[in-house]
Amino acid sequence: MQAAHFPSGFLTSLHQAPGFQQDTFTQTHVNGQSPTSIRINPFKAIPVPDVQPVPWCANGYYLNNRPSFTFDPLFHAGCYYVQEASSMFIDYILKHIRNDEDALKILDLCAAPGGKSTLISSVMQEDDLLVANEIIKTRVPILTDNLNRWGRANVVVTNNDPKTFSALKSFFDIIVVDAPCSGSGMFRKDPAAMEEWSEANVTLCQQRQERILADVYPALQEGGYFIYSTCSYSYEEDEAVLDWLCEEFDVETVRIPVPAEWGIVESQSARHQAWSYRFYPDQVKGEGLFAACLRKKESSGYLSNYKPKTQKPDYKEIDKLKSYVENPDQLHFFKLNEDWLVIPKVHKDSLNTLQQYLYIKKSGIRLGKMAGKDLIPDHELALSLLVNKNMFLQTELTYEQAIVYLRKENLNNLSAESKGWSLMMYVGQVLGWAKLLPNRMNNYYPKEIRILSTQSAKGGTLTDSAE
Ligand SMILES: C[S@@+](CC[C@H](N)C(=O)[O-])C[C@H]1O[C@@H](n2cnc3c(N)ncnc32)[C@H](O)[C@@H]1O
Repeated sequence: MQAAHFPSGFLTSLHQAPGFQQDTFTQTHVNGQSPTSIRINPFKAIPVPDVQPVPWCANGYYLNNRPSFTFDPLFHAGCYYVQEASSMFIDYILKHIRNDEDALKILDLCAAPGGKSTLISSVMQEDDLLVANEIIKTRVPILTDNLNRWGRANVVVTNNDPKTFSALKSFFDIIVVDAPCSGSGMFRKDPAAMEEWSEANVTLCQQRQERILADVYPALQEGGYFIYSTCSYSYEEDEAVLDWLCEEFDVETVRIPVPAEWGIVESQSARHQAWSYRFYPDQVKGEGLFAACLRKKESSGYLSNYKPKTQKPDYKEIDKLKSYVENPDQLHFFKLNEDWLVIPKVHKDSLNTLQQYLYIKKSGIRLGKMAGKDLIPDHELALSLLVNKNMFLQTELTYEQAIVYLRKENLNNLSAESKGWSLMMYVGQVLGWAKLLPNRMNNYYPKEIRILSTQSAKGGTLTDSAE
């Protein structure tokens, strides 16, 4: 690829971008390769690969090659997420601003497919709550699937326009806005993205970013933090948006100290000297990213204490359900149509509030339906961190059997000694459910997420390919 393949006006427009070095930047788009990186789920322990760590993220690693993730059962079990390394910087910001004593309500406003949400979910304490929102309905299932795989119960997924959040006055302590942008930071990884770029689109993106921030601003509480990021190098979508925020609202900049050897460019906006962090692919081992953190100084008022009437719970059913989960006394059990769900008790009131305003697509963990005395378990329960494995059969699969299971095909040669609901596992990690019957098994892996690729499985897991 030659420099001339950049969209017209692109390089010139970056001359005002802090830290931009045209020669090396162009060179890396001609010769450079995008590194492959993953982030491990700290709650689903798998051996840490013996590879280079991502310096700004505790669970991030660069792989030496790119394995076929589709054919790695550990990927489907939610043991890791494939994420571009620069994006993992949000981990570093969160650790800098977090005070371990306070329980936090965190909103990830532009969340699909779930890279930042699974990252936030990794650093959350038990009494924190994450609301992961995605405006585009068709992108919600991928977000929900990724968070189901990650397994934590203190997560709610919503499908709302940012302006809906303005009603939730001062509800959140941290709001992450990973804004839709003109996407130049992905040019090296995805050269086709260059075709979409134009100066006019940068302006449109900037207007949309400002609108999103203004819409959600009332939902941030006084003293709370905005984390704003884009994968655009354009000053208009980055530092200029920070200056606009400083002018329109009562916010202050937060400086995050970063070691010089990481290669991150620390920048300040022209008018209000707001601090921010720029990642250029010729200077860091990752793709383009812009990130900043701002603190809100004023209050937007408070939510009323209105509490909706809730249905009287069916205590008999709840007693039966308690045996299927770990630490049941810390959980609030509730029903949606026929399905039973749980969320940590500390979030019961928050969930009631969210339900008044938002269109909720996932709340906590869906356990399943009761059929007589027994539970028909949901896939969410299998992948969650709170499933009581001792209540179910457990079937350990070979690599080949795991792939057949993940394709939702039947494993005819399984010699099951007992019958009933079984957790289907690979190297001790849960993949989903099957019902074992005397002569066969019923595969309950959700068809929407089964492996569709017709290629033959290329054996190996993350740990093999990292070596
Ligand atoms: C950069 S992507 C988010 C990536 C995600 N945070 C992650 O780490 O996986 C931006 C998201 O914003 C959503 N989006 C598009 N237009 C939007 C709008 N007007 N308001 C809010 N979100 C929007 C897109 O659907 C997309 O999912």
